[in-house]
Formats: sequence, structure tokens, C-alpha cells
Amino acid sequence: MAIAATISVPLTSPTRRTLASVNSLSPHSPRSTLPTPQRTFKYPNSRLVASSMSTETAVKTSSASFLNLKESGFLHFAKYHGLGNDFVLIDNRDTSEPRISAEKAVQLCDRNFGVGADGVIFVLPGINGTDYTMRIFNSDGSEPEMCGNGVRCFAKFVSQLENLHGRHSFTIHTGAGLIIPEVLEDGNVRVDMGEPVLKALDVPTKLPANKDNAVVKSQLVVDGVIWHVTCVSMGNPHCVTFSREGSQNLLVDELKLAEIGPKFEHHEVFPARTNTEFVQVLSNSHLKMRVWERGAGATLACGTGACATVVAAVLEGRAGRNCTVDLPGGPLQIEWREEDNHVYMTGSADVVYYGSLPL
Ligand SMILES: N[C@@H](CCC[C@H](N)C(=O)O)C(=O)O
Repeated sequence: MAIAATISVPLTSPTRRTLASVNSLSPHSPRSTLPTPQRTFKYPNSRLVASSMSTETAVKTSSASFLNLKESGFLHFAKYHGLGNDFVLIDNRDTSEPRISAEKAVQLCDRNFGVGADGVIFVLPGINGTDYTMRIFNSDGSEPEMCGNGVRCFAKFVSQLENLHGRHSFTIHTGAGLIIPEVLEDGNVRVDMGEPVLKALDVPTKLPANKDNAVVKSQLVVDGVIWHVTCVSMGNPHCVTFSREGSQNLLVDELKLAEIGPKFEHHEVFPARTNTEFVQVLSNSHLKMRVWERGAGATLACGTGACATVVAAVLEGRAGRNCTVDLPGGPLQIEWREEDNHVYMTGSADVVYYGSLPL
């Protein structure tokens, strides 16, 4: 894909952190070490890069005009992130098929030859009576059923497209069923993520169920090491581990994620591959997690993964139903509510910039 791009950059305060990360950080740099934001983008292969745009007026004008762009022959997009889990968002409300193919999405996600993202998300017309449909391609081109951080970004993007203000919510059809995000007054997004699926066959995993059809704290041998895993689907499959033979509580900073992550992802007991969460228990309500995502590798955050983690922690008796989950990109608040069996996720979602590419 020939990349000739224009980008416009909103410099609001929450985005400053993001700008810095786009300019100068690898995807795995911890958020706390972010340097002072720079105002010039280095954009591989681009014809035009954005330079200083520091006034509120510039911000308002550029985002408003972006959101009205309709020229054909160009793909207009917004780059968003949820705690460093970053996405290209595409306004696809006028047609029910994604405007770009999975192959194009792979090119867009490339961090050297493309925009750089963990996935591409499409805002499509609603079906089954919902307001919208969300579809997503991972950076490897596979299509997952759901994306937790993505749905928060989706909600903020739709709010912009529809010019909504204050507290509001909508219904979204996803591969995981109905998902309901609510944009809060403070700009964070709370999402009703629905009920976790625990039945082994539906996760899916070939590991034998050992507790009410579910796989809880079962042994899984990966590369000669025995890990204790709990399998949960939040629409997409997750394998959550808190311990391995010989150590009761993982020290997640010490793990060689790039080595072990792919071995979980492609393990024969996961017929649809899996996302894997490695979790350290800090207290009954505080967990620290690193993730290896199916189709995207190590990411700075995973919303469905944080939800699956709290469900697994409750099932293993390691934590309560209301937890803060610390991810490399920042914290998420997760509640697995006893009354309705739904999981609720609350966290941030921020725009990084707007861009246009020739199709
Ligand atoms: N990062 C996402 C999950 C995206 C999908 C995942 N890679 C899969 O293939 O299931 C999240 O925040 O939930």
C-alpha cells in the first residue's frame, strides 16, 4: 500500500501522553517513563507530517473538519488508544461490509510501513435492533469476536461522529453479542461486557472441565513447564494463569512474554488459538497483568483479558469481584457482578490523531 498521509493532531491534555508514545516509545515502554511530548511526527513514508498545532481553535477546527471529510478515494480514519492498546477507527456507518480488507488492515497496523496499531475497528450500521455493529481485525488480519479496549475507543469515536456530549450510552452488536458502553461525565467509558462463558467446549478449549463444565486451575504443560490455568471466554478466548509448578504467585515482570506467549497462543488445546493473561495478585482487589494477545502479540492492555482475569481470580479464590487490574498501559476497574452475572469494565479511551490515506 502506498502510504501518503495527512494527519491532524488534537493536543488536549490526555492526548499529550499519547503523542509522546507515538513519537518516541516502543509499544512496550512503560507509561510512567513518557518524556515531554514533541510536536512533530516522524511518519514513515508519508508525504506530509503534522507540525505544531497548539491552540484549542486548531484542535476544534481540525477534528470537526476531519469528521466531515467524505472524499472518495481516501480512507479517513482516527487513531485511538485504550491504555496504549491502539486502534485505527473507521467510520463505516454507510455500508455493512468493512471498507478495507483484512490484508489492508495488516498493512495499516504495521508499525514501520503503516500507521501502526494493534487492530483496525469498523463502526458499522446496527443489526438486530442495535445502534451500531463493531467489527475488528487484529494486526495479523484475523477477526476476533470482541475487543474490550476497542469498544471503549468505539464509544468515544461514535460520540464524536454523532456530536454527543455529557453522559450517554448505546447498544453495539459484536461477535460476542450485545455490548453496551456508557460514556461517563469524566470522559471514561464503562462497558457492560455481558456474561463470561466458562463451559470448556464454548471457550473453546480441549482441556477437560474440572468444575461445573469449566476449566479452573488446571495443569497445562507449555515448553516443559506446568502452568495452572483457568479458561474464560468474554466472547473471545482467554487462558488466565496466576501460578506455575513451584511458584504460587507469578512475578509478571520477570516473564519472557515474547518467548512463552506464542506457545500458549498456538497450543493444541486451544482450537481457536487463545489470548493469555499472566497475573500477579497484589491484594484481594488489586491485580497486575501482562498479556499476550491472539493475533496481536504483547500489547499494553487488553480489556477482555482484564475481565477474564477477574473472573478467573474469583473462580480460583484469589480475589474479590471488584478489582483494579494494572496493565502495562494503565489501570482498568473491573467488576463481576453477582446479581446479573455480567462483567463491567471502566477505563479511559483517547484520540491520538486523525489521518487520511489514499485507498
Ligand atoms: N485487545 C483487545 C482484544 C482484541 C482481540 C484479541 N486479540 C483476540 O483475538 O481475541 C481487548 O482489549 O479486549
